[in-house]
Amino acid sequence: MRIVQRNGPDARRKLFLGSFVHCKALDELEYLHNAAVAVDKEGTIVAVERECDEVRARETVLPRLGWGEDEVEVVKAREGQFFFPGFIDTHLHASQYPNVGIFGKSTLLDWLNTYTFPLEASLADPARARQVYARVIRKTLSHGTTCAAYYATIDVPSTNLLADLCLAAGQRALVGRVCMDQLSPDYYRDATPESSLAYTRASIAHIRTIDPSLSLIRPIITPRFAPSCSLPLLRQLGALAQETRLPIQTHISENPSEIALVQQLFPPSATGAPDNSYASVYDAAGLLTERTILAHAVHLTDAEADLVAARGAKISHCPCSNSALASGAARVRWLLDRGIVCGLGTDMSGGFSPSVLEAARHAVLVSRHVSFTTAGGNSEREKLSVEEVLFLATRGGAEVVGLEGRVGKFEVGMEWDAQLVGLGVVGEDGGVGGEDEGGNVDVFGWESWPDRVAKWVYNGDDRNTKRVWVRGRLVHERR
Ligand SMILES: O=c1[nH]c(=O)c2nc[nH]c2[nH]1
Ligand SMILES: [Zn+2]
Repeated sequence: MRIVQRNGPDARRKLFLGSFVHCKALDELEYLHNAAVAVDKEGTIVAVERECDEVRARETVLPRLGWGEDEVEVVKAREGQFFFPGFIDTHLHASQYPNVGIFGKSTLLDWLNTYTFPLEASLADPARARQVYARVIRKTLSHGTTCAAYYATIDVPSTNLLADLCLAAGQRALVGRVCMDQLSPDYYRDATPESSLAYTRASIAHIRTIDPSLSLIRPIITPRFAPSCSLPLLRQLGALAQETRLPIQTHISENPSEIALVQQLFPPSATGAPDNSYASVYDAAGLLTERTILAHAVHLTDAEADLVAARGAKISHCPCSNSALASGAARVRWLLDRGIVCGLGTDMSGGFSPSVLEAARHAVLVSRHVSFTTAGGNSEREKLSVEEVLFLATRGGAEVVGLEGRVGKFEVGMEWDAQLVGLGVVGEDGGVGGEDEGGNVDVFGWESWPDRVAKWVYNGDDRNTKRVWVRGRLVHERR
């Protein structure tokens, strides 16, 4: 695996040829075969042509675009390969990456104290932060994650470094300095709400310096979760979000003990909210907005879900994390039915895998568990399909991070954030050769395209992610 460092403009126009698969609607994939997609120097899709091989593309598409033959780099998907939109990881902790898979039998609150806070605090060491952040970016890119909503730590220099490294690697990212000024260890918390705010502003200012248009990297206001933030801090962060119009990310309703803590810490007499529900606490602080990403939402009440829907806040479903930390099974269909926009999050290292594909398959499985407990058992309606979880991983995620209309599907005007997926094509002798070797997904040639995609979702991994582009730039190539 190698990372291709691409920070400056990519001088080449590109013509992608072969099979393209993307989500047309929540439960519908569209398959374009023998198609051509032209991408300009800015990384924007300028043509999508069906039934168009290279000869035809050169004869018709290039002249129409006014592109000379030599100015174009041609990228072809081979047999068994297809282009798919890049994955959007709507919730992960870059700083927790070294702990993936390490959680023992803990649940949220003891997991934070035992495993998480010590690791996050240790990233104040710049060398360690560089090592961890460089790795997590490479790793997620190698799994096809073209955009990630990252939590860093409370430390400003290393949070800024994470933003620098994302920019250098060409990964789209929302980067948040974590705010927490109470109920956290002395060695790892903000001294006061004011200092938390000042440090957050410093990190926002840094990101505005390195990417003034915020087109690749965006700051995101990050109250860790209600229990670790005082009411003044929550309110000041709400005011900051209103002032800057920046996105917000936090956790909500992940674990029963956490919810009880919120109810105890934030009575309506203090918050001014109509009740002490988790969602009302955020709402009273001005943190429930159209630009808010709420991770988990496992145990929301009907009234809370209605409030989330009314405010237009979005939800990051993190099934691997919810299973690993025994938090519960989020009712995704129930959220979608209320019109709440949902995406997928790996939530490393509550989640044990850097792969959004892994999160997608666990989203299917968790939804089947939800179906056992709904409507007397085995409710068909609760089950999410392969098509639906791929929608959450791409277009749903795009909406969660505020990039709908820019990424997530292959249409003229969208940006080319994409991955080339390759499955193992089994030869007559039972062998799988060349570039396809090493993968876990074998295709025999008689499978329908929906079946091929299902095989990828259930058995695929980074060995199937052959190349990855963000805004038209190659950012990962598997060797
Ligand atoms: O999954 C989670 N990961 C975290 O780091 C965290 N902090 C508060 N609540 C959390 N939930
Ligand atoms: Zn989390």
